[in-house]
Amino acid sequence: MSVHDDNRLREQIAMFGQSLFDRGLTMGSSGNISVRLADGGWLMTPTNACLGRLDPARISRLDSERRLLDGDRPTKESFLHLAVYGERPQSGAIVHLHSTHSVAVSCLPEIDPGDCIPPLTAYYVMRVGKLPLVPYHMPGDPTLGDAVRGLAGKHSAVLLANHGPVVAGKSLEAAVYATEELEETARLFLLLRGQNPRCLSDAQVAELEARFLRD
Ligand SMILES: O=C(O)[C@@H](O)C(=O)COP(=O)(O)O
Ligand SMILES: [Zn+2]
Repeated sequence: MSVHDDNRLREQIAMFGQSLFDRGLTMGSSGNISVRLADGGWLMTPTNACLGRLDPARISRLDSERRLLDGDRPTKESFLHLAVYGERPQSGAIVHLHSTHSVAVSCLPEIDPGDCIPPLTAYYVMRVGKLPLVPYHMPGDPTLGDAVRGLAGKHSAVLLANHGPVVAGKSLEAAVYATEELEETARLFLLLRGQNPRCLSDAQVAELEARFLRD
């Protein structure tokens, strides 16, 4: 992996972090982003960093043995990101946010833990698909990695109960777009609560899944 690639990815993490933060998709120092590197290592946002004001040079770089090579101490959810990467060799990036509507859905007692948001729109099915709920764990709790590991092989996105979404994508851009789509669909879901919305049928969902394979 060239220094040029490393710098480009650092700049990209900072750019997407700022874009997400500026649009209110995560607040304060919440949320974290990681990218898989070609040499087997990872770039991760540092713990307690504001996604809106990341310094590319201080982004944490881990080697393939998970040792910190440079930058600040990585997010306390690094084990969570690594658990997802372990199950998803096809995924190149992960985004975790405290996006308000997704968090709101994660707090509802009546949601289906196997699939928290119904197939309201085609784009949601194409970008996110089924969204399982991961039972509540304290942020940074290493057992969260085990809980996610069981789901991440089959699902590119999971919702942490009373916490927020974790979304993997082929690229950072894909992970960000899927996270945005999840947040907007969570908002739609809340807007439509109690109104018995007409969702896509199983056949319509199956057709989308066959036509638009997600990574
Ligand atoms: O909710 C939390 O505490 C973490 O999941 C989080 O979003 C921010 O933690 P750091 O990435 O360690 O700052
Ligand atoms: Zn969090």
